Amino acid sequence: MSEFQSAYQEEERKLDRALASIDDQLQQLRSIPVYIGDDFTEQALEASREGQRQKLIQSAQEPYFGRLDFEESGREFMPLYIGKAGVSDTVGKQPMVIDWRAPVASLFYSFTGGDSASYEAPEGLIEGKVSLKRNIVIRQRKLERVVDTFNENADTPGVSDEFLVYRLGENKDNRLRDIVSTIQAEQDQIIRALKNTALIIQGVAGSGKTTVALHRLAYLLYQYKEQIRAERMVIFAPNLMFIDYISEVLPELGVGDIQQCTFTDWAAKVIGLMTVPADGSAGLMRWFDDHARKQEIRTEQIYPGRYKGSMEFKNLLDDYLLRIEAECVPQVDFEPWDGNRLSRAEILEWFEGEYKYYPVARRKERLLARIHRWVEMELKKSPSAAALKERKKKAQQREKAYAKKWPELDSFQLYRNLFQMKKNADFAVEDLQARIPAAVWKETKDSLKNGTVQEDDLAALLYLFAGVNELDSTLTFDHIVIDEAQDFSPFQVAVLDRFVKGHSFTILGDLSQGIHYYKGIDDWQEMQGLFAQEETAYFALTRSYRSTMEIIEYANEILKRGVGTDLLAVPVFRSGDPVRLEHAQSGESKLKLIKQALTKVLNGEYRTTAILTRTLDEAKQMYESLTAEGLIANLIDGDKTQYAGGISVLPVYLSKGLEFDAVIVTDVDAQHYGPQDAKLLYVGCTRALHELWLLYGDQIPEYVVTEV
Ligand SMILES: Nc1ncnc2c1ncn2[C@@H]1O[C@H](COP(=O)(O)OP(=O)(O)OP(=O)(O)O)[C@@H](O)[C@H]1O
Repeated sequence: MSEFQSAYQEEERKLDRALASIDDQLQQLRSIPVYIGDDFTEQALEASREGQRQKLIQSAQEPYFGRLDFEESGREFMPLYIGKAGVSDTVGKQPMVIDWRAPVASLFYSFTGGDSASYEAPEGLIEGKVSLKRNIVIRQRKLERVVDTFNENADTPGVSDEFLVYRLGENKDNRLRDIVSTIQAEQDQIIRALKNTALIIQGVAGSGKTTVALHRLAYLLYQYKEQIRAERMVIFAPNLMFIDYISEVLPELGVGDIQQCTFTDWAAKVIGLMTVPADGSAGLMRWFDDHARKQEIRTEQIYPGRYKGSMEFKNLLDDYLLRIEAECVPQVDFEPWDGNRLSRAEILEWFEGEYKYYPVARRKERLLARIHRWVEMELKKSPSAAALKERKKKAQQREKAYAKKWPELDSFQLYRNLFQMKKNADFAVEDLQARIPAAVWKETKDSLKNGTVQEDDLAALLYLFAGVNELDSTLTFDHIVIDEAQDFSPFQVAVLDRFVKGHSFTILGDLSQGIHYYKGIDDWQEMQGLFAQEETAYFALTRSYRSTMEIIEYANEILKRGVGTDLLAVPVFRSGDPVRLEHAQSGESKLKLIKQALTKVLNGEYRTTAILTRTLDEAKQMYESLTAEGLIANLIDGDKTQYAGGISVLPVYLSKGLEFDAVIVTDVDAQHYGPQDAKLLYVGCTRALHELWLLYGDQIPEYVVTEV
């Protein structure tokens, strides 16, 4: 019998035993009647049993995916089986399957060969030796594949990528999936990083940033069970369709309830805006489709979004907040009725003394309540019932009038005040205004006048909100993930830092995919600089797992020529077809080539293929042409909330974060892709897993290679 056959049989026997034990435990649990009464302790026990039941149901299909033979120095050797959830055996209650997030399981991911291995456990560093690392594919209770990625008895013992390459070669459906069986050492380091750190991750296209961030959430929930809760964690993602695309990963990892939203939607809710600023198709079209507008904006020195996302603007708002605090107590004494007076000096003393540590809005609230109590005490001193009645009436009116003299400490009103939108300004702001670039000031004032809040005003509005209000636990998070963070501004992150405990962030992005030149950052230092050195850590992911070598090398060339960056992706050794570069000037030749490129998705070989146009209008036209040909496709515009797979037609800027078995980029010519659009084209090309087609015109941008 070959070595492989004996390994396979050994694992089959092991699987039979494991499944029998799991089935047995599940049966026992199911035999306990479900508790539906009011007893709190019983309810908690029932919830725990239900959790256990769900875990076993999942494990009964695919109990584990890996085996690691680790001999801990001085202890008996035991093969460790690693799965999505830990399971103990029925007899000795010994661990039968180890949860992938447990400290010892980290060895499965971090071991990269060698005679000794160690992992960090709560009790200290555990050292030993790894003799076998085995990937095991089980689907619906059947053993499908056994691949040794390390075996010390093999002729060439080295950790191989064979299993990873096999996994990457599979076709993807319309959802991102978990990668627990093939997490790479550099990814594992990020997943297991300490909670109270602002992690900043620069990862090339396809390096697994989004996937890793989701696994990190599952890890944090496991490792810090007592300190964090799923519903107090949030993922900020670029749009609702992307949220739909990633929605399967957390449930696959047994994690639910984590909030997933766009920054815009969340911010609008916190501030209480009636209308959410446009960041759907209308907002994006303004930048990517409206060429005239784009030229006009580009000639301006300052993009409003860049200024309003800067720390300079934040500093200005800090000065504004100081002024609000200094000037918000009305410049008058309070006189509940003629002849009785509470001096402003005394009110100020309360405001600046006892209540000093409350935010301004809370101080205002407490102060007005205290004045009311003071009035009640004074009323008791009334000489007669008639005087009491008279004074009470007066005091009521004057209390109301006095409260009205206080400025409205609502963040929207304060912001309007800064841009002189209020007739009787509550605070003098001329000097502050003078610090805002004139063009930004005018544009913001004009849009506020129309009652419109722009997306780039949200950071300031939230900052004012956090500056004057108390942020209670319903508003703050245990951990925040920011995906596509290269499009976030430093100010946005600084604001979010007010809403999270212990700077607990996972901030991930790729500067080479920073296509929103009117916002975002040019260097991660802009974000790292927001935190003290010991509060933050930076990781770079350079290996790309999504695309074949041919696609990555082609996309890298675009970046090298068009941007001159050194942030290039290193492919995993997975080879595929050469990139197809086809000249297609006329609509007819274009459609013919597209139909040819769609063959594999139409005959079921691929599950997803995307046609990426330069603009939304062109995507609509393409969609209509395909429909006229009888093809079923999905048009993706910025307002779509679900991603269906199959054939998708979309403008390239909306493809960020997504991936497809094959990608067809149309209209690659100088008219559609200007000198500044290399990153946009790079994003488009790096969406492809196995096959990339580029349909180019007569005049091609300098950064595009037409021969490979
Ligand atoms: N360790 C891994 N094992 C298997 N597949 C992986 C691994 N890491 C990443 N992948 C796969 O690579 C693809 C890209 O992952 P993901 O979308 O998370 O990358 P990203 O860095 O966020 O990409 P981009 O910035 O280009 O949107 C996914 O299909 C993911 O499943």
